[in-house]
Amino acid sequence: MALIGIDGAGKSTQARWLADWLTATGTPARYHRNAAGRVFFGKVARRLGRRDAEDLLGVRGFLLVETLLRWLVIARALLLSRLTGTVAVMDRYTYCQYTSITVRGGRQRWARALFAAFPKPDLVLYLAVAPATAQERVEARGKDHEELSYLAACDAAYRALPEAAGFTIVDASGEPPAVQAELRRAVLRQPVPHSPRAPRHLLPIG
Ligand SMILES: Cc1cn([C@H]2C[C@H](O)[C@@H](COP(=O)(O)OP(=O)(O)O)O2)c(=O)[nH]c1=O
Repeated sequence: MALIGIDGAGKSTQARWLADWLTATGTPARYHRNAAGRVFFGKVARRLGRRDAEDLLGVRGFLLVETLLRWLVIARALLLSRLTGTVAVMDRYTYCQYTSITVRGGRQRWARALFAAFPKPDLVLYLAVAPATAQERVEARGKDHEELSYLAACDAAYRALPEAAGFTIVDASGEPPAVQAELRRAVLRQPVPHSPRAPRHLLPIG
């Protein structure tokens, strides 16, 4: 399953709790943080006297690096879930990259070709929150900064994706436990098929 939404929507917090809850209730699950380095590159850029990662790499360069990194982290997460026989709770997925490309004026075509090998999640949870609320949360988090216009453009881009009709939209503006309860209800309404499997070892043992 994938949790998607704009920065500050609460994906990381909620996805971790969801993976813990699934595991505790008998469905082994694993949280995967599929970050593609925007915050990291932003910090490097500022150290080098640039405004942000796009200023450092150029928009096309940034999108290329971000897309390739996103591909790698998603592939790694899916592989790990396969090997460990756990449900993958994905914090971000391919849709986040399509959105990142769109808001920067790029074309999704080549990213879509690259990501075509990845499976469609059994459940895509879109954490819906007002951009202003998300911005306040990001500021309070204190690790990064997002422009309100950028967050609003991301929200619009997510909602305009061709896959958006298949997203389960969850109101993520409430208190964290209430949002978690809503997410759990969504999972229970649409249980993720899970075939328990013994973890596979990367190397033959014995
Ligand atoms: C889930 C949630 C998080 N937060 C806080 C925790 C974090 O410091 C910040 C952002 O949450 P985070 O889970 O990091 O969001 P995302 O992964 O979507 O960027 O907001 C809230 O204030 N309310 C909430 O409902």
